[in-house]
Amino acid sequence: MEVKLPPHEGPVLSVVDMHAGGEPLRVVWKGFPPLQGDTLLAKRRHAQESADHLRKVLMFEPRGHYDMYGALLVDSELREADVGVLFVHNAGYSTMCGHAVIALGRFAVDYGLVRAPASPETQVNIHCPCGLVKAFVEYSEGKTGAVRFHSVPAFAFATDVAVSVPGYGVVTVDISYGGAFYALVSAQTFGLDVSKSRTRDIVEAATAVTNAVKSQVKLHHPVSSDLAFLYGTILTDGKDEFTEEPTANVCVFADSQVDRSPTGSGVTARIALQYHKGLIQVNQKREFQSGVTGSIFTGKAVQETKCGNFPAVVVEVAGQAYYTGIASFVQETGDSLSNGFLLK
Ligand SMILES: O=C(O)[C@H]1NCC[C@@H]1O
Repeated sequence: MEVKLPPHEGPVLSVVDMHAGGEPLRVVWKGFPPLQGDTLLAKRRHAQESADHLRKVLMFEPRGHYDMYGALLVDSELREADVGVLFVHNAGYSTMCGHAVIALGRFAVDYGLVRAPASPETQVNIHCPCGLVKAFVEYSEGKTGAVRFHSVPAFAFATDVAVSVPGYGVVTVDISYGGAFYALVSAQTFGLDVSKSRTRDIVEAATAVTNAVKSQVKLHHPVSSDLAFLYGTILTDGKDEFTEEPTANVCVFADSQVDRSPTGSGVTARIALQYHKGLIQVNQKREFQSGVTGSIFTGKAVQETKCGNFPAVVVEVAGQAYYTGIASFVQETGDSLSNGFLLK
């Protein structure tokens, strides 16, 4: 039997599906209408204003689900970029996504977005909304493997910030930037364990913290106001002091969305915070474990730098992504659920 496109109206959205550390990534490589804007951040604004229905078609049920994640490949204005990307999730458009960079590094080499791949590693420059991220993709005998990346300058924004969290009282959090802003707090504060507690309890506490920080703390970023928002809250096991043992966390981002991976941008933010507190040194590699799947990314600070007036670090994160399939998504006339819906 020959598989042909079913009856449909409008664009055919072609995707390659992957995952890194259990977190899905739907790479949208064809069919998305061109986005206008001279810069990637302008294209991100255009997507928010004019193409948001297609984000929902791709992320929501019946084609996706509440915790789906995607990457829209777009042109970059940076000469050194091999690929530009916008990240999409259940509530909108993120500024950084480490698990996606780990997957996109492989994708870019496997699908010919970089010329002449080199062994043992091929560098892929990925322009993310937060800036240029350099991925280094293992490549040997025509096969891609693990990926490490150097993210944009990461910094501790504020430590020991007291916020009033309805249902939980006054909670002290740290706020750190790893391409996106996160509030970080030990799960113990809520009587929870990131590896053993029910996910819904972790989501409830983390979401309450996110809402409290959003309403009580003003964030700013030296490069662009487009980057100055709280993306989520990471509950940790509290093991911030360097040891050879992994430290576990769960990241709850966007609209109560749960990252299955250890969160690449969260690892970046955690290391920047640990470095700021003198708990980890440059080149001390640490393992970070997802509390929900047990998957591991590694991270280390590789260089001191600055972001505006903030003392910052360049962080290297490493992990492995895998392919899970390909698909062409369409919308059929008469389908009242075709634009997407979500179940919590
Ligand atoms: O790995 C990361 O950085 C991302 N995973 C989903 C939420 C974050 O964007």
